Amino acid sequence: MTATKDQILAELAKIIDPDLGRDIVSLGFITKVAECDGIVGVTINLTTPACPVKDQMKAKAEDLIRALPGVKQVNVEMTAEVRGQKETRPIAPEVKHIIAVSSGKGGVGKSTATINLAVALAQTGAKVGIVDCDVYGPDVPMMMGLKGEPQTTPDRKLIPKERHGVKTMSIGYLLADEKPVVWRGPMVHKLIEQFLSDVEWGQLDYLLVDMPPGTGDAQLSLAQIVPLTGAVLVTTPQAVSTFDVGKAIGMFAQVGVEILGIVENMAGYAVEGRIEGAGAGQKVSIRTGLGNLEVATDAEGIFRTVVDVFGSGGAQALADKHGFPVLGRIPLNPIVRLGGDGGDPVIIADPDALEARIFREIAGKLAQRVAVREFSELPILQ
Ligand SMILES: Nc1ncnc2c1ncn2[C@@H]1O[C@H](COP(=O)(O)OP(=O)(O)OP(=O)(O)O)[C@@H](O)[C@H]1O
Repeated sequence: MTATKDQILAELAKIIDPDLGRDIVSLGFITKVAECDGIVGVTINLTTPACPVKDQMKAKAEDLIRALPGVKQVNVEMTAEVRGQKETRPIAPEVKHIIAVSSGKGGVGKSTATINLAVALAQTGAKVGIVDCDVYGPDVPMMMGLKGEPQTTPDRKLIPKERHGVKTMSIGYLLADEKPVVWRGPMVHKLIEQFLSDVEWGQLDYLLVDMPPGTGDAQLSLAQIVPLTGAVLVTTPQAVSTFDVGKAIGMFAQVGVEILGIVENMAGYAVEGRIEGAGAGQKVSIRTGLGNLEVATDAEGIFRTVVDVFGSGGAQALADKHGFPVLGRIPLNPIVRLGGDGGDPVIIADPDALEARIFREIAGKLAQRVAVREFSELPILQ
């Protein structure tokens, strides 16, 4: 006796997508079930290639099907297809999700976050682009190691410049170096419109928009020009930055843009050292400028602590107040800056670094949030 398709589907229906809270059969994730002489082939099509529980789901499906009578071999293939926005959008219709990356205050690491998240999403297999609308400091070209004027198609559309698997368009490609430009509101509006409609983006799963800092015209323009999937906020932990982000939250609420989550950057500086010959428990006093920190060595004489240079807990407080998640906290570390300055973001230059790992986790959480938003209006199948 061999397992029937119905039996296989009944087993797969025991797998619940943790974010959507429903089983993967009723969600329509099973795109293929085949059985022949005890060999079972199944394809599970997830909502994003960046799904953090992909491997667990695959293992669970294999275990469940293997336990059915007559099954000798199981092949579970995991695929992914980012489901698009429900709104039909005349501008950039081939782009499934447009996500603003915004900060209340300048210099908090908005461009750094945009680039590392975009590369992290692309590394999972998603099609990703970045629009750099930060007219006051278009850092994307330098941080992505790209420069020069973009080429155009025969119908005069700009061709995005591509590196690390991410398509980019930046005002920085179009401005002569060092030449100051005074940007007025209508000019910024026009630029955003052009970057969305006159650039040959092709099919994209996620287009991240690096916004100018602040809560001004640019954010309003973007929300008016295209329906956004949502916004990601970047802040440093201290009160003045989180205060400015509070204003950004109010502005996005006014124009009906959902906050997908907040990234706390420069969240503590990791201090680590070793005292030659010391065993466990030797006390070390570290002078930090925020007072002395007392730590103790471990068995190898190593001590570690985090200095909260910019304070702590600001993002969590905002998240608790407004009901969106903290997507992650990136420590302050020169390797993040060096990656940005050198054109190879830390996620490429130092993929095993803690900061790179955190950026990958944040990208996974962001993709999940987008998928949940997309599925939130699905009818419940019984
Ligand atoms: N976690 C970090 N650790 C160390 N340096 C960082 C970190 N995050 C960002 N930086 C550095 O801080 C500087 C400002 O970052 P970035 O340009 O990303 O900020 P921004 O918010 O986009 O700024 P702007 O307001 O100019 O657009 C850059 O030199 C960047 O490399």
